[in-house]
Amino acid sequence: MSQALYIIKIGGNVIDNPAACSRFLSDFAKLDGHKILVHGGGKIATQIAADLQIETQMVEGRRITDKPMLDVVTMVYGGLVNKNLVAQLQASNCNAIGLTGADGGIIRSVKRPVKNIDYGFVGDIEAVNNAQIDALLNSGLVPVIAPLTYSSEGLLLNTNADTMASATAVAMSADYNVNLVYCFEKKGVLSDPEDDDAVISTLNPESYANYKSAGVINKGMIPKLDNAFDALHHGVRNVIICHAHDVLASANGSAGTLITL
Ligand SMILES: Nc1ncnc2c1ncn2[C@@H]1O[C@H](COP(=O)(O)OP(=O)(O)O)[C@@H](O)[C@H]1O
Ligand SMILES: CC(=O)N[C@@H](CCC(=O)OP(=O)(O)O)C(=O)O
Repeated sequence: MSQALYIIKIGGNVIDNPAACSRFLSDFAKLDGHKILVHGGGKIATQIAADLQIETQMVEGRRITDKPMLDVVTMVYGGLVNKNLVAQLQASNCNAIGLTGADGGIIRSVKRPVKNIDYGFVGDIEAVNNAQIDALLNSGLVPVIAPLTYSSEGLLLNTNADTMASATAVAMSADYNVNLVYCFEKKGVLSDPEDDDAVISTLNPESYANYKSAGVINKGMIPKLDNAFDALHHGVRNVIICHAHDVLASANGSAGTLITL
């Protein structure tokens, strides 16, 4: 029986809220066993880009990333956000190591080909170096992964954090029983967007399709759920979507929305 591994993804709305973020990090630090944190930070990147008079354009949840925006996201995700998370985890006795996908060659991607839309410096993941990540885990480190990847041409590419988490979970499933947990600012996937307590306890592809066509599940939740189902189809043991405050409860299955096939 393989060992358990928790891959937790934390979104930009939580990172942008210092109290919520520090509560999440102290809970994450308490999670037993092997674990990886994948973080976003889209909201902070948008704010800092605006401060620099750089306009943000999103298409289907993906940021159009020209060169000035690539510089912003590199500084924000790879520097500001990643290193602050690592410092706070270290203070909670969690031996975190901050990495982009380029560090240790852990996540390689290809620059998204231009079809109808030119996304610019955005990466589609090609390979996750699970042996390298495994070596980090086995040396007692907790990888904290920023949403940037590298290409074989030496480009640094902006990459959606939900997809980074799902691709990492799939690759690590070769050696571990992987639990993938998407943490955000709501208690789970909601059946009524106006009611924060209307948490759907279990979501399968059929109920997902129904909620989506009724317009109840929309915006950023669609790519998140597509990544969640993709992970389950490729060997990930468990996928949960829950509030960042419930990360410990989600580990024993008592919070959030369980995604099933
Ligand atoms: N049915 C739903 N239940 C919960 N959230 C939903 C739902 N439909 C759409 N959303 C939206 O999806 C968002 C989460 O996606 P996203 O913004 O990409 O999160 P993150 O930044 O955490 O990755 C929520 O903030 C919410 O506005
Ligand atoms: C290509 C692309 O869209 N990358 C994302 C990476 C950050 C992210 O995913 O952040 P959240 O999890 O906070 O949304 C972006 O720049 O917004």
